Amino acid sequence: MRRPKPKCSGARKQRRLSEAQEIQLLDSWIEAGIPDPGTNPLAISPPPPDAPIGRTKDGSFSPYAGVRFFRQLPISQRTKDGLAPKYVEMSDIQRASLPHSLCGRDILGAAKTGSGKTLAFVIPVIEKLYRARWGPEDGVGSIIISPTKELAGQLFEELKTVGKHHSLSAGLLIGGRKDVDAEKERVSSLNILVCTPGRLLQHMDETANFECSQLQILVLDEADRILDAGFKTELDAIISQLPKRRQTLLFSATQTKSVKDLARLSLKDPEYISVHAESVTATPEQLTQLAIIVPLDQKLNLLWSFIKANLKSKILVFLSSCKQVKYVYEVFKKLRPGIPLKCLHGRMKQNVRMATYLQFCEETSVLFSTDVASRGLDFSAVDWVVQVDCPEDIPAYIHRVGRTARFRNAGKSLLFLMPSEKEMFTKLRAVEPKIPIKLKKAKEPVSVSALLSSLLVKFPSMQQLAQRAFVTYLKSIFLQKDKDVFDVSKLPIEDFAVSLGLSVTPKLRFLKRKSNVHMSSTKTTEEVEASDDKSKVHNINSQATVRSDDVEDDVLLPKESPSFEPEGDKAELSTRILKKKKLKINMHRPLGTRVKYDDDGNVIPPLAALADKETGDGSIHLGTVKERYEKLREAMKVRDKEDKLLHRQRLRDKRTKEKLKLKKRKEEAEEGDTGDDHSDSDENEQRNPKRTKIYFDDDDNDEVDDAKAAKKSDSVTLAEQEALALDLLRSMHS
Ligand SMILES: Nc1ncnc2c1ncn2[C@@H]1O[C@H](COP(=O)(O)OP(=O)(O)OP(=O)(O)O)[C@@H](O)[C@H]1O
Repeated sequence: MRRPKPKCSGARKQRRLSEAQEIQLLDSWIEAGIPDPGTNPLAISPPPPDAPIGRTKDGSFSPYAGVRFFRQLPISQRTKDGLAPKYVEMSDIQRASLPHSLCGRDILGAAKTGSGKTLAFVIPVIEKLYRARWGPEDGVGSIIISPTKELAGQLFEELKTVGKHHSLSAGLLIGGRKDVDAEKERVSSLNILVCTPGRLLQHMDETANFECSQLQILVLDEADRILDAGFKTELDAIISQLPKRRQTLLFSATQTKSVKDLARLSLKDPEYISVHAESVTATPEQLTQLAIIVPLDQKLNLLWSFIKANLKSKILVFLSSCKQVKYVYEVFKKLRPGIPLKCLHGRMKQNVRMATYLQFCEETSVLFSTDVASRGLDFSAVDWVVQVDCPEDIPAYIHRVGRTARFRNAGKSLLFLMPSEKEMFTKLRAVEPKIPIKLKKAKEPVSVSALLSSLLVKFPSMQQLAQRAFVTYLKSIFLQKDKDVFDVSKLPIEDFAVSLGLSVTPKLRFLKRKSNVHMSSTKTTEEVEASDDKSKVHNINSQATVRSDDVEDDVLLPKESPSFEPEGDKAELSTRILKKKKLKINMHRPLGTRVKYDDDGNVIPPLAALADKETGDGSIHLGTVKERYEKLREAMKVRDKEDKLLHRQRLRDKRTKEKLKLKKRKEEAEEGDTGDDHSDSDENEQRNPKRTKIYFDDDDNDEVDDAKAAKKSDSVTLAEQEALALDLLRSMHS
């Protein structure tokens, strides 16, 4: 008698397939199902909820027409198991991009904040390596780069969730972690790296045997951010060490389309998938956006009143520098508003930062943060995003408000604008697609200035915090690029100091030195990153940029520029150091005469030595002092000139050496490029004496160095030596 076959679901059937069978099936399914390049699968939609896969409404064949759920995708059962039960139905960006990315195309994906871009790249990363049967011996198969440590951590968690049934290995490489040595030992055997650019480059520079020549898929999350000037040097150095033949996925809510940027990444016919391009608004529809005009000296009062009025809400507050974050957090904590307060900025230790991020995800509280939290972070259920300091541009605004109203949830945002920043409101209203922001009138806030000033008296350490907050805020305005919006001269500076509780307005030296300021656009764009990794790269790039994510306020200033020395103690300290340095220079550069001793062993001053040489008896003929001084001066000039020439020659030699090195490397790399697949790893190895400083080779920088060196020897040596000689003359007179 025939036994009836047990009924089983499609999923179970698939589970019975061996890995090899499943991969074969997926490959053929993907191959058969590749839509025409350029076809946006959403264009065929919306499919009816029960549409069978492969049939559109009109009955014609289109493999993705009916796909709405993850389970309908040609992805492994292990990934489906990782997605369920949390993720069932795809979001727009997932539905639009996955068919393309799964079949290996390069993607430029743009979709509103909180719309699910993370899964849109995590799934193809896992699937690509799974289908290639990637194992520990294959090394790094995928790199996911994020601009900040917290975001990298978050992506890593998502990767772990979705990939938990796979046997791939993954690692989180971010700066600030102490176990670098342990990391170095493991990193080469990891299959997927989630990292910040600095730490990845640190491994490329320092870790023996670390190489990425087999890389299959590269992802840049917050791609426009990573491609901007702030990360340029790191990214270029990283890209130069990756194989050109790879899949590249770029995702962001504010995507770049710059041909130059894309050329840097060698994208091949990328699909530009912008699912919300047709949308009426650039921000989530469920987001209510308000702006309020508030004078600078009323900002803290208004913020305090706002917090007191919303004690049951989870509030994320953006300030422009970490010193402001510190100050506002510290004083408000002392004033006890009745809701837990937290702060997040790039100067905090990595473990504290991570803990704060996690706590804020869990707890109804107020988080004061710099832009380190503005991109990508998925704090759950934030009720309000309050921007106390105006964002530097529209993308920054979009990312900040995007921390609320995520994935179909509602949220509210409030932007404080000073009267001088009204232009920002006009700009926000003018963009296409629109930002539906409304202007609201502020109620009379409760004043906390008096309380703050008594706090500063009681806690003198706060005084310093307040001063620093004051100075860095004004500097940040001063250094902003958009002068239509940011104008430090229009601000009520004295009132601002009072509002922070300061009894004396700190000096603003940078305003006086305005004329000396060279404000390159890269320096003012954003702050930094990822103090990320205190890797060499940052020193090398001291010229380069001011980035935002992690090192904000210090970054507001070009650190190498003496015209931006901080106020107060630090300024004094640095002046002292400068003086010392000058003296040192002089000590190493004597006056161009041999040191002579008299019979008692005392040093004979140079002029006296000169006189001795001329008269033979050590006596000085006052009538000839001027003449001798002139001679000495001439001698010094000649010596100075020689020094300069020598220094320049040294620089030139150094540059030539660097150039030769680079040329050799390029030639080797080109030779490698023409080789077959098998030579890939060799190619990379050669290309990678890598790890040496390709980024040193910057003619412009060298010129700057030359000029600086020349200037230094002019201004320091000659002038000081003249002064010293005069002093000597005078002392001899007397
Ligand atoms: N298909 C889905 N079903 C249910 N929830 C989802 C889905 N996709 C994503 N989510 C959830 O939506 C939230 C936002 O997702 P994600 O962080 O990927 O957004 P994003 O587009 O990357 O945002 P941002 O632009 O701010 O980086 C997350 O909590 C995520 O778990």
